Amino acid sequence: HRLFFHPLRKYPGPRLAAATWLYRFYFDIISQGGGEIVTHLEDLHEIYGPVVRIGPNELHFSETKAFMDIYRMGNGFTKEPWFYDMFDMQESSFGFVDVHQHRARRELLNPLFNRRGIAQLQHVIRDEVDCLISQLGSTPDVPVNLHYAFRAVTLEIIMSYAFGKHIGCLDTPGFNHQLLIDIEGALRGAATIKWFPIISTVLSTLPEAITVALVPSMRSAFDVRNMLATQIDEILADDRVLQDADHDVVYTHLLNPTNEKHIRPSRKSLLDEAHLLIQAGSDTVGNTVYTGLFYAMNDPDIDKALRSELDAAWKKMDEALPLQQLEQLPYLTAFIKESLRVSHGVVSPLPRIVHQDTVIAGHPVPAGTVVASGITIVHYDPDIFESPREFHPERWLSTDAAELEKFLVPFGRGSRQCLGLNLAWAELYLIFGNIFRKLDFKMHDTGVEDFAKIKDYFVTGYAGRHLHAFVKPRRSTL
Ligand code: HEM
Repeated sequence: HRLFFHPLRKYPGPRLAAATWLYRFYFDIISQGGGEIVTHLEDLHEIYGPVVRIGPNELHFSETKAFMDIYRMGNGFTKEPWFYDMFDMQESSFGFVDVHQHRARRELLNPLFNRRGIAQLQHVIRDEVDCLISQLGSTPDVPVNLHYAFRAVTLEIIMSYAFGKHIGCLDTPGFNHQLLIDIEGALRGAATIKWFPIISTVLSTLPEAITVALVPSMRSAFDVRNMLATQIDEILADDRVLQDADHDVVYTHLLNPTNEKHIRPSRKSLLDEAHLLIQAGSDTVGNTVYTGLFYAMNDPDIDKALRSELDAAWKKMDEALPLQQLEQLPYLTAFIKESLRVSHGVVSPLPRIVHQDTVIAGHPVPAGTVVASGITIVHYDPDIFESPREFHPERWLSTDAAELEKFLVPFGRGSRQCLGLNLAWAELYLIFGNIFRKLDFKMHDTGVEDFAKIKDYFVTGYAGRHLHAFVKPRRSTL
């Protein structure tokens, strides 16, 4: 039926992919250790053209125009539950499929994450960045694993910003906190849960001690879960604790709806939202910093341009430079945009269900089809970005740069665009600004080949070794 009678039968693609999901499974899990679908899709589009039938009921598109159509505000497409269920956060802003539930949750969360909210709480971000800088500069003779260093700071920022809590990753020598190691493993394993959701169902019914005995790497995840659950229970028992907190946290807004349309979230929904924010807010920003710094270390001109701009604007290194002033720096801003472009944010093509017959970039698509296109498609489009695989902050300073802006889509597009983009931008300004103003890096035992191949772990992964560097405080202040 799938090959000869299905409404997608005329679309090109491997016969096996049209017949069975096992084709997709192979590239998700088996081929080269998994995470290969994004690379494989590039090959498939070379062979079959701009639309490929990648599963019995799914089309993938390789044109930027298609990306813009699929993730357009108001087109009525919804998230595909099978894919999103792997995160097991169905009752969060990210997990809701229902349009009304999703909108209500976004409205509740917006005040904490809009530009005004971020500007007011920038000191919370800065405190964590200060810890990062002093930790990074404290062991000049030992190479630092920067993968963990930047995950540590972004995790602590979201913990502190959204929950008023800390995990302790920035205090762990070498940033080797067990949670960071386990998160990395869990990301690689997330696709397994997508294909075998029964694993997650079974584990969730077992007592914690048995689950940890079976899967020891879940210990740290349980610790965080328990910490979040305890905080939620304390607040639900008596929400006056929120008034005693140093600053607004996510529950200040979730539990005090100002609009009568908004219902108070259940305990399960609060826990889902908390988990989601931690995951969405840490690896993504961490990876952007990691990638940007790698390219700066590889190109002395970029490094010099960043440092001279910062040195001129930031005379006294021991006084903080406010976010608003960092935002005015053109080269730093161009560098952040290029870091976001080249690191992509999320690499998995994000699947949406089409509910009525439609046309995507000129291709008719029947109702019920799952459609997707990757952020990598846009960011690597040579018709938009010249030499797209190369890192050139200058492209964002050219006369036609304004035209490029709408094709910078690391945060996605449309109604499901990232909730945390203002927070992410603020973190990127503060982290990059501080590290280039205050620290010197010398790469150690890492090369271009380590960053050459992208892996699809939903967020971007690299197939090579972690970036290591010797880091020391900068001697020259001007
Ligand atoms: C460079 C940093 C970041 C990048 C590149 C990024 C990227 C994205 C992308 C592409 C999506 C859409 C996912 C989808 O449709 O499945 C998304 C959604 C989301 N992100 Fe981010 N993100 C970043 C940082 C953050 C931060 C710091 C937070 C913390 C608040 C956050 C919270 C969220 C949430 C809650 C959603 C779900 C939005 C919804 O469905 O309405 N993100 N992000």
